[in-house]
Amino acid sequence: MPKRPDYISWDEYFMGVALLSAMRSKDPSTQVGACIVSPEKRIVGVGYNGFPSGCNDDDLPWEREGAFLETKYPFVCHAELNAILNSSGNLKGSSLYVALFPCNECAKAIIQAGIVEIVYLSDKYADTDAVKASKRMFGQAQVRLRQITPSGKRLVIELKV
Ligand SMILES: Nc1ccn([C@H]2C[C@H](O)[C@@H](COP(=O)(O)O)O2)c(=O)n1
Ligand SMILES: [Zn+2]
Repeated sequence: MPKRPDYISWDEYFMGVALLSAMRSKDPSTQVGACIVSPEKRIVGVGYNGFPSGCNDDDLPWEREGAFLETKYPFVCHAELNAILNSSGNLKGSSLYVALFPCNECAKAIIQAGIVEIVYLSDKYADTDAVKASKRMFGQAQVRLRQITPSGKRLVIELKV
């Protein structure tokens, strides 16, 4: 019997894991997931945006606007940082799949961890200083940037066999 022809590609698989991880996020406006992949194509870390462990999801604010301390921004841990912190072992030479282009704070951690490639879907915050700084650092550190064109393909997961 020939092999099944309609299996998903590596990019679809790893971005799919990143998008599935994003579904764990409690952020009401933007859910981001990240998946770190070793040079041997093993998943070595996953994460999504959320408040740090032990911090109450219901006590901290999810607002986007208002006084800084009344918004989510000082408290939320980004998907990329969580994926690095959740990872097991050495990330040198690995690739990071993430739905949304990394900010400058995550870029520092990504570079220091030895990640050499960012594969992303959206760059919707490209005009922000955070993303401009991030791209400047990635350029200097020779981190490869690869945007996947959304194919619109639907990866359906049914919780049954
Ligand atoms: N690369 C990124 C960018 C953003 N996030 C997180 C941080 C927030 O929880 C949310 C963005 O919220 P918005 O300003 O769009 O309401 O996404 C991340 O994890 N990774
Ligand atoms: Zn970030």
